[in-house]
This record gives sequence, structure tokens and C-alpha cells, in this order.
Amino acid sequence: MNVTVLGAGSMGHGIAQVSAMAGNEVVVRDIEQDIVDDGLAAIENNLDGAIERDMIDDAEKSEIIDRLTGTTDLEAAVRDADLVIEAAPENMELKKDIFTDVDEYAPADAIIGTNTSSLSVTELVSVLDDPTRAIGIHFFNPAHIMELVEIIVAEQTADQTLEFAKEYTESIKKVGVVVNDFPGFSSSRLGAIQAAESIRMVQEGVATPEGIDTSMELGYNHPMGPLTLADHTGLDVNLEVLQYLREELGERFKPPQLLKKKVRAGKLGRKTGEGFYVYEDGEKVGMSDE
Ligand SMILES: NC(=O)c1ccc[n+]([C@@H]2O[C@H](COP(=O)([O-])OP(=O)(O)OC[C@H]3O[C@@H](n4cnc5c(N)ncnc54)[C@H](O)[C@@H]3O)[C@@H](O)[C@H]2O)c1
Repeated sequence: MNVTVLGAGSMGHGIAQVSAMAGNEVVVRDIEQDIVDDGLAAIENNLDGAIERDMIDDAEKSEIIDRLTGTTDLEAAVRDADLVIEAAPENMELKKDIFTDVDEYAPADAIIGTNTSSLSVTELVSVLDDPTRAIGIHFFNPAHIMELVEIIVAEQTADQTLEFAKEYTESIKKVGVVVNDFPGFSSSRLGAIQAAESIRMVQEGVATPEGIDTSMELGYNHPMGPLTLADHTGLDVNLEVLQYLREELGERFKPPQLLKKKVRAGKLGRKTGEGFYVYEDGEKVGMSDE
């Protein structure tokens, strides 16, 4: 089938990759050609990693690349889509604008998914003429590796849309968990509170980011500590999620001052080279001084 991914950032390129690996024709769309090119280059890099780990061979890599195209033209991107997955920034108004455009240009029977990590899918898709064809398809970072996909059923979602989303999730070899649309779903709500509390602990001088991460890795068997995870997710994404959950669920989701400070300074985590840790070529090389 034809899959269109809107957004070629941290999540969009990974969603495009797994969709192409499952045999779909995939178009990835972003607002600037440079970002589209970076997304496609990141996919190629991931595929080279898959070759090194003997998961695919050179011929399969070429076939996957051949199934992928990039564009900045929204109309062309969605015109023939069977499934559109939106992976643009976590902002309600922006996503609603995107859905309004998708409604205009995509086939009337295309399924429309959103990768939002926390926003109300019910509200997001309310701008569609026919919101019964819309659903949350929430991937985890990095999308080409993490097995979980939360399938978020909005108030309007039709049963056949849910069935479609389950089949798509299975076809890309992920494990789907069906959840009802509620702020933060089943994962981001707990993840956000853990990130916020660990950042408050750094702020209060309880321990260093490395100390807190090591405690959770070795003491609680988490594969990755909360501050490494926050850097990995993107501190801007963490802040947006906390702000939204604070509005919806209350003060316990209040974003820590240190998180706001890092975001204002452009220290967004791994993607900008510094967050709670410092990164070179995507690899952690030390802790941030602040
Ligand atoms: N980063 C994570 O760990 C993570 C995990 C799960 C879900 N999400 C969700 O996925 C979505 C994307 O997050 P991300 O981390 O990939 O962000 P990102 O900032 O890395 O990527 C977003 C991309 O969307 C592009 N964009 C902006 N406006 C657009 C438009 N109108 N059409 C198409 N593209 C547009 C931006 O240029 C950018 O490249 C958010 O809703 C986020 O909450 C993120």
C-alpha cells in the first residue's frame, strides 16, 4: 500500500523506514528539502547498520531505498495515500492545520494516523470531515528499533479503522497495545512524570544526571536512565508533553525550571549535541556543565 509520513524528523524518518521495510511505497514529507534529505540520509544510515548486523543485505537495502521518496509538496505527498501518518511537532494547532490540508488532498478513504505522544486524538482529528477514519498510531524512539506501538482509539474512530491500524502494526513487526484516548495515553503519562521528577532531582542537587540514571538502570533494571531517555526523546518534546499534561491533568506535571532553561538555550538533547549530557556524532561523551 501507499504510506505517507508527514514529518521527516526524529520519529518521521523511522516510521517511514519501517513502513518501507514492510514492502510499502512510502512518501515522506517535510517543510524544507534539507530536512527531507537529512531524514532520508538517516534512514540510509540505519539500513547500513542493519546490514552490519546481518539483518538485511545490500540488495534488500536498495529495494527499501527504491520504495522511499521525499518531498516538500503536501498535495503530491498524500494524493495516492492509503495511510497517512502525521509526525510533525507536538502542537495541537499545527497538527490540526496539517489534518485540514490532508482532508483536502488525500483520498476520502485514506486512513489518517497521528504519532502524537500526548495530545487528545479526539480533538486533533475533529477537524476532519470524516474522523471515523482517524486513529493514533504512537511509535517509540527510535521507531526503527522500538517494538511498541500504542494504538489510540479516539471517540470517533470506527472499528474498521482500528482493525486497519492493528494490521498495519503487525505488518511492520511491532507489538500494538490498544488504549483509549486519554491525555498521555498509557506510556507518556508515566514517562513524563518520571522525566520531570528526575530533572527536579538534578535541580535540587540530589545527584548528577549520571548518578540518577545509574540508580534507575542498576536498581530498577531500566535499560536507559530517565535523563538519558529525556535527552534521547528531545527536551523540547518533553517540555511540550509536560505543558499539555499539566493543563489536562494538573500541577503534578508542572515542568521543572531546569528543563525550560535547557530548552530556551537550545540544549535539546542528543539531536542538538547537548542536553543533560554532551554528544559527539550522536554518542554520549560526558555530562553537561549546567
Ligand atoms: N521524539 C520522541 O521520542 C517521540 C516519541 C514518540 C512520539 N513523538 C511525537 O512524534 C511527533 C514528532 O516528534 P519528533 O521528535 O519527530 O519531532 P522533530 O522535531 O524531530 O520532527 C518534527 C518534524 O516535523 C516537521 N514539520 C513541521 N511542520 C510540518 C508540516 N506542516 N508538515 C510536515 N512536517 C512538518 C519539522 O520540520 C520536523 O522535521 C510529535 O508529535 C512527538 O510528540 C516523539
